[in-house]
Amino acid sequence: MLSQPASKYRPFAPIRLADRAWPDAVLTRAPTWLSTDLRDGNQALVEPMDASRKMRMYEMLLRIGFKEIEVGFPAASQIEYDFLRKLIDEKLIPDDVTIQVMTPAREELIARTIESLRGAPRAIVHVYNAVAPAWREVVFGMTVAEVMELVKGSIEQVRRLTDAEPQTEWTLQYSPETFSLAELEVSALACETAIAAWGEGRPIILNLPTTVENATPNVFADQIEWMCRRFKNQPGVVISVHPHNDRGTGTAAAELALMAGADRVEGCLFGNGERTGNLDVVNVALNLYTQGVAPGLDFSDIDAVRAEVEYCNQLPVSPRHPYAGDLVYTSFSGSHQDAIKKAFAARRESDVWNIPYLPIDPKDLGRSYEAVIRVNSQSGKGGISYLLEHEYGLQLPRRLQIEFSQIVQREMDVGGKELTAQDIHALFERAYHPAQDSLQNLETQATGDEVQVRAIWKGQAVSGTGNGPVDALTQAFCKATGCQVRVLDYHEHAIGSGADARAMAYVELRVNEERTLFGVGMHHDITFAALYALANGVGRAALAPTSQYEVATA
Ligand SMILES: CC(=O)SCCNC(=O)CCNC(=O)[C@H](O)C(C)(C)COP(=O)(O)OP(=O)(O)OC[C@H]1O[C@@H](n2cnc3c(N)ncnc32)[C@H](O)[C@@H]1OP(=O)(O)O
Ligand SMILES: CC(C)C(=O)C(=O)O
Repeated sequence: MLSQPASKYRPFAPIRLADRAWPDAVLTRAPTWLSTDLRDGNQALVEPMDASRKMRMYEMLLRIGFKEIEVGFPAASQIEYDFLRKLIDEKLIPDDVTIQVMTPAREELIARTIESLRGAPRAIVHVYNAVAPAWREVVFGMTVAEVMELVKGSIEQVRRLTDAEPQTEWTLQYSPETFSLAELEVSALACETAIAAWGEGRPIILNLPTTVENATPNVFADQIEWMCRRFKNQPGVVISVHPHNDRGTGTAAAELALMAGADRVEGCLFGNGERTGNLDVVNVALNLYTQGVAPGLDFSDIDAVRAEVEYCNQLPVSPRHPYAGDLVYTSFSGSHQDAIKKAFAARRESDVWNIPYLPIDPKDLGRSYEAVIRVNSQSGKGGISYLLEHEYGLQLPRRLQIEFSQIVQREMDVGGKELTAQDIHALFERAYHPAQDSLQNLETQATGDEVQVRAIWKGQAVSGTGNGPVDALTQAFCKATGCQVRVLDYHEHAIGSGADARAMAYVELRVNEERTLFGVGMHHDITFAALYALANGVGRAALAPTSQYEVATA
């Protein structure tokens, strides 16, 4: 790389737009969407779609709800031409959908394109030619006046040919290609030339691309506001934008352009397209959705859409891709997990969505909460206990969460890998043996204010009396082990329901006033669950005083 890049690269000149209004605009409705997956997306594929992939993509675009679809470049190849003919001949275009096709401003290609549309109920003919200086000079070798002649001649030809097919409802789309790199006055002149050649007042879409994204998105917004001031109120004119993503700001460019007055957005699903891709329509649509604006496109099964796009394009969608990637609703890090867990616990169904780190409810897109929290060495107690609660119904009390997370952390330090909910549950069972039958011949008997407990524990008869069963068994253990055992805290909850319902009990014990640890018990009977929890806790303390599973507290 150069130490002085200014010797090779020039910054884009800002637009001197007085009183720009777009920074204060708020988006309150969805634009008209045009999918160019079958054209701009397709032309950028290593292997362009065959007829069957094209049809699958087309059918999916209809299911999503696109009302305008650029179905191809019929003069480019027989596959493209035949696909278009199939849609028309087999009447596969719904009444509320308009197809669009593209052609360069070249006579023979325009003729072939209009011919390919014969019999279509409605169609948008999309003519483009580059207008920026480098293209004028290097690609076409034309002056501005010659470029305008090209526009005029091409659009007049389109008009002549389409006038001869009155059974079709025609709209012209004119794209001054390379708009964002061109002088605004030249782009405007090209658009005025196109409008005049097509006929003032007839339906025309002025489609303004960042063919190659070259500046910060605010510059594009200025360019769009400038064009809107000039053209938006003219009869028949729709202002459309077609952002690419070379600087990684295609979404921002589209959103700011909408704020600046654009009515329509062209793009591809998940941002497929030339180089770094076209604007990702899913991204813009779902950004609107998270602001409470209905996008008019249905992504309620986003994984199915992604799978179909990956099949048709033969390209993967990144695990980090906004809204659709495998990992985008997943938190590994402890503080994120903690916040998500607390917010889910506090949330009522009717609440406005306000879950930290989750800008959208994954369920709205057909994703489950299962993958929201995953545990690795960056995780903490919040994530671990979230998984145990969501997958196994275990509601660990806070201090047990702390104790158990250290056990998990040690396991992670050894393995260094992610632990699934299943792994964590297995570890919990190994550490606490909640279902262990640690007391045999257990009997409790209440006399007046007192309860007596008798049992066989580790082959030895134990018995004690107290003000309740837990207190009585605690006394029994003190006698049997010679240790001092105190119950500091006790929690219980049910898991499951009906005949399968079981009680979970968690007791926090203080042993010999020097160690604190938990015991966990599970039983159909709530009292037995509590007594098992106590026995399991004492067992952990007595059997494995230096065990890795025991946590000494000061
Ligand atoms: C930004 C965009 O996405 S624009 C869309 C681009 N998409 C595609 O190109 C996909 C389909 N394209 C094709 O199949 C072919 O390129 C065709 C059929 C259109 C043309 O093929 P060819 O005639 O072999 O020409 P080629 O591909 O080399 O195109 C370059 C020629 O077209 C001219 N040209 C390029 N764009 C345009 C345009 N918009 N209007 C008029 N002429 C154009 C070039 O100046 C060049 O002309 P020259 O040969 O006289 O120097
Ligand atoms: C709108 C057309 C010409 C296009 O694909 C582009 O400029 O990127």
